[in-house]
Amino acid sequence: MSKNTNVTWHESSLTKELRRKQNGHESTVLWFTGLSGSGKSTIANAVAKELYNRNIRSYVLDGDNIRHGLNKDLGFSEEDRTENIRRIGEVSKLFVDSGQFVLTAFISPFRADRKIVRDLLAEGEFIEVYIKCPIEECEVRDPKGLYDKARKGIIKDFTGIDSPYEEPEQPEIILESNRYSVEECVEQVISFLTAKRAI
Ligand SMILES: Nc1ncnc2c1ncn2[C@@H]1O[C@H](COP(=O)(O)OS(=O)(=O)O)[C@@H](OP(=O)(O)O)[C@H]1O
Ligand SMILES: Nc1ncnc2c1ncn2[C@@H]1O[C@H](COP(=O)(O)OP(=O)(O)O)[C@@H](O)[C@H]1O
Repeated sequence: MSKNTNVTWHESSLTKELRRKQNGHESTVLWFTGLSGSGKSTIANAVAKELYNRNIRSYVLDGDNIRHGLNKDLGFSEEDRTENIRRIGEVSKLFVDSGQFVLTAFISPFRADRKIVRDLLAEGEFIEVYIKCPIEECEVRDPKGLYDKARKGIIKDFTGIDSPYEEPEQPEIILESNRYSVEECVEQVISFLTAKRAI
């Protein structure tokens, strides 16, 4: 619901297409989703590094980092997670407009929220990357000790424990991070972008 009534959209003569042409590549969102510890940050940053090595402009938006700044007013209730993803969807759209790839690493547990972001973008601009990893494996990895705290009841509403995660139904890419190495997962993403002629 918008509170703004007296605002007018200002068109820019520098279009998304011109910015893409200058950069020499497409711009899309690579929307990484998955449980905590599934590998979203690790793989998103590794893909960004590979893109950088190929002179392709990209930027990573990471849940933990964004919650230190832009979204530090949000917690982990359903409403706050939805608002978190809504804002990141809008920011992602700006990155796409600027002619860059944006890699987002948010649990984004709700299908409806991810669909809202998909619908915000043009056809083909939203690439959903599902990091599929069994919760048992995420719990063994537990890179931040959060599963341990959640099991002990120190953290409430923890995704996969006492807060739901809705698996993507038709993601563009599935990365099984318990079966393939980080390098193999990166290769899978790069192959997808190459086949799409996005890079
Ligand atoms: N209750 C609860 N549930 C899930 N995660 C929690 C929680 N509390 C803190 N954390 C830490 O916050 C990171 C997830 O933030 P996100 O912005 O990605 O979450 S969400 O998309 O809004 O659901 C998540 O980061 P990742 O482990 O990288 O996924 C955790 O470090
Ligand atoms: N194939 C893999 N892909 C991604 N991460 C992996 C893989 N195998 C092991 N890991 C480890 O799993 C952990 C994933 O943590 P992280 O990237 O922070 O996940 P998330 O951002 O989803 O919470 C890291 O410690 C990483 O080294």
